[in-house]
Amino acid sequence: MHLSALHGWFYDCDREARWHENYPLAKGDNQSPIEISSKDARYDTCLSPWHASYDPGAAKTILNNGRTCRVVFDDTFDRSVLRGGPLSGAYRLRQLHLHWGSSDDHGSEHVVDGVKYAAELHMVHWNPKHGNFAGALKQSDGVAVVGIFLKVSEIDNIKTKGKEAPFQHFDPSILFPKSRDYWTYHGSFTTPPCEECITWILLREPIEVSADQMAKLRSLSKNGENEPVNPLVDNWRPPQPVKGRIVRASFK
Ligand SMILES: CCc1c(F)c(F)c(S(N)(=O)=O)c(F)c1F
Ligand SMILES: [Zn+2]
Repeated sequence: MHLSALHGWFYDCDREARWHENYPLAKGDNQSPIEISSKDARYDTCLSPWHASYDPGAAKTILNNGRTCRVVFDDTFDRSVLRGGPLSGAYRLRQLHLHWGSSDDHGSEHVVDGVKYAAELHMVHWNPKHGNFAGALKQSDGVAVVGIFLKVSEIDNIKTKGKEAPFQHFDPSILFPKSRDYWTYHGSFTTPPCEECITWILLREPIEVSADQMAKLRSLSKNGENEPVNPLVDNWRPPQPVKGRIVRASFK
């Protein structure tokens, strides 16, 4: 059976360029990620600060799904929510996951003034006014993803060393950088089916992770147990055409 018939999709080499063959939305006008040019971003004084109120008890499990490392949260009620910023209403935290490279000089999906970070953390929230996550995917205001860039520091950053903590009592807001400054634009999932339902909130200030934390991410495998080792690296989509979209900045 031809791979594409399994509706599988892959990141490596030109395969991202073929996603549209099974996922037509991948060629839409509001795709993510994009290149952020800070000089072209428009400072919008109407943008308010965003606020996350997360319940650490909502964290459930951490999973390697062969494409990323994902932590899922209980989103059956307004237990861990994001509000403010470009959003109207409270969006429920559903999951967080990461994208990273095979070396520290690349791995993020969004690129800022030509800079690729070692990794990019996505905190995925959905708008409960659309009933459930599947319904929210079909709405342009259905999903809000907070993107946080990861850069490798020389020193061990104690804050993120806690990533080893049991995820049952894990408050993802410890991952937020000091500054709340952000860029925001309307885009899509960066993986198939690439629905254009996302209000992106990209934090300007990266957080620091240690080299051995990056090594832990790179030690994950795409393959299942007892299968040939296939390192889980380079699970990022390259920047897509901006197509006239405006990126707004919450800062001057
Ligand atoms: C459907 C599950 C899912 C993803 F697979 C995904 F890659 C992203 S992303 N990289 O745009 O943040 C999501 F937001 C998301 F909800
Ligand atoms: Zn993502």
